[in-house]
Amino acid sequence: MLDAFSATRKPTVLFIANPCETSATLNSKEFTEKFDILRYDLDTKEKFIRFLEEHEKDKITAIYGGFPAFHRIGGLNRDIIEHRSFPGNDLKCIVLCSRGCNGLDLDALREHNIQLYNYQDDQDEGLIDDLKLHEVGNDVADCGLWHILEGFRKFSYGQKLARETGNTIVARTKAAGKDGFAFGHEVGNMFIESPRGKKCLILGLGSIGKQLAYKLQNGLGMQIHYCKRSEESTISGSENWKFHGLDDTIYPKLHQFHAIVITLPGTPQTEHLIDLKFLQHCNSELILVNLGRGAILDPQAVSDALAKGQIRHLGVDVFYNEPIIDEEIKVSDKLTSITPHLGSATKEVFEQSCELALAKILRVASGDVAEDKFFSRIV
Ligand SMILES: NC(=O)c1ccc[n+]([C@@H]2O[C@H](COP(=O)([O-])OP(=O)(O)OC[C@H]3O[C@@H](n4cnc5c(N)ncnc54)[C@H](O)[C@@H]3O)[C@@H](O)[C@H]2O)c1
Repeated sequence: MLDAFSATRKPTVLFIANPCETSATLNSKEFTEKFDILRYDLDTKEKFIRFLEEHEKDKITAIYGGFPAFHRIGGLNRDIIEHRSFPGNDLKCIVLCSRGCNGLDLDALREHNIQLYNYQDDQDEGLIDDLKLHEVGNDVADCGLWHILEGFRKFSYGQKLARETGNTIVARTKAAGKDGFAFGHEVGNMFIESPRGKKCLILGLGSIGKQLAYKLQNGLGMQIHYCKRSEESTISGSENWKFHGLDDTIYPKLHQFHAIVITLPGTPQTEHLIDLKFLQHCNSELILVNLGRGAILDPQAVSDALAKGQIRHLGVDVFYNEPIIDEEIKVSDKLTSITPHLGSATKEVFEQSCELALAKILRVASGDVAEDKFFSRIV
């Protein structure tokens, strides 16, 4: 039975990640009048349960998961969702700032009528003013563009040598690995090349893949080929992007590509897609960039190919043993470029994802819309 104290309490929003503190929604009269706020820094599952026990009287109506969501405690599994201290009766929704929702037991959430939302910006759901469409796709694509350019031009390696030597001529000579004047177009036995006119295969032409295709075509002058589940209908004839099925018919075509970029999700179908067989069909000048998930690459096959000089460059933003960066990739500064999973890490994404997440909490708490029409609703 509710005591008088809890009956008069406002609904509470539990933040397990820091929001954007300057968020207009967070600081709005509507939000501050409607909700109490609780903050909790996740540590272990046991400590989280204890925290929930201590806050049983708070009417936790929404959880703001931010980007890390529940990863630090190994996910949000049925054990936690069905624990007697989990706010099952009050909790209406969990909102995430990331696109992925791995590690959350979707069936258990569904059974307990807890709505789950992730970040989506490819459609305007009418939640916030001035939505910047395709913000994540655009920003992750910038990261991909950098890795591809690195693969052709090896600028970071040149930068490293320039810092070490403090002399442009010595840096170029060192890169070439020979005595005498070096123009800079050689790195060991590899030629620095222009990406212009070369073919790039994008595996997974979704939100990120499409933005990357525009940048590679219009920025670097590359020819675009792509694989996805079915041919993309929204591409205009002038773009001239070529579709290929992602099945056995792809192998004999792989040799023509100078760059292959992965913007696929990590699923059982994509796990170890880039394996020995795939790499054996690729061009030895291949620039391979992974922006999707680490497990899409078979790590042994990729590190063997790098060691044997069977690929020109590996660019990665996601890692097999993430957050650990595999040793072979870490030490190989001439053949690899690495970014620590920061494809979407911009102020714009941080701010917009927070506004969208808080707007969803307001909408769900108000209960005045048929939430299931939302593109960003997962459960
Ligand atoms: N590096 C980063 O910072 C970052 C940020 C966001 C997302 N990601 C990763 O990138 C992935 C893609 O993101 P998105 O927003 O472009 O997703 P999306 O859903 O818009 O696009 C995914 C594309 O992959 C295709 N696809 C999926 N499985 C396939 C299969 N088995 N065969 C052929 N095509 C297949 C889909 O048809 C779609 O075109 C995410 O799932 C996530 O893993 C990385």
